[in-house]
Amino acid sequence: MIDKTKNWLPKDGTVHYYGIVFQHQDAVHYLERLLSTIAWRNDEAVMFGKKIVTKRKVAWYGEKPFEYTYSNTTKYALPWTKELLELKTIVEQETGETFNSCLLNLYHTGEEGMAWHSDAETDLKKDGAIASLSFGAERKFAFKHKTTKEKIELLLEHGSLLVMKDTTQTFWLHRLPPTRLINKPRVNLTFRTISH
Ligand SMILES: O=C(O)CCC(=O)C(=O)O
Ligand SMILES: [Fe+2]
Repeated sequence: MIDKTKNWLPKDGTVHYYGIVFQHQDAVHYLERLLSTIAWRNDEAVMFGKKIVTKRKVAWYGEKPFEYTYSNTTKYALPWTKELLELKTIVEQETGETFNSCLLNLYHTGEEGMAWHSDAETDLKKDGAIASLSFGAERKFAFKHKTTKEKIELLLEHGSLLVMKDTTQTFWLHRLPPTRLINKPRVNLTFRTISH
């Protein structure tokens, strides 16, 4: 059995891995529904002063049309879909936290990932919990301490839930490393709290 109360970080933050929180058939259902109903679009980012379009797709939903700046581009949150509201309710019940927005990422294959970063956008509630649901291909996820460079790695399974909270974003970076070994899609949802 997985210990949901274990803190995967040795210091300066809190990461809980709840493991798989959906029955297999429900996870398959949500993966299909998310792939077909979410308004996926390619993310634009500014790197070294140049505008690049990422292969990974993204979408941004919330309870209000929040303006959200991510990778130097501004987006307006779309209204919750039926599935997103169901998932938000499940995540809120599991974690005891509340959320008002969700950033979704679609990685078509293992060659798409996300580089080291922390989720510390100005409108994000400081030290608020971020709940991360994963569907589809199982991928590695890593944390690196900003000063000591300590590394922690875990596997995000199909239908699993991970929570990052407290000072995690202040002291740790995280990333989704690319891999050539996976050729199936993965959808990730990070439920967040935008403060206004
Ligand atoms: O895909 C993931 O598991 C992580 C996504 C992430 O870190 C983000 O959207 O900020
Ligand atoms: Fe992140």
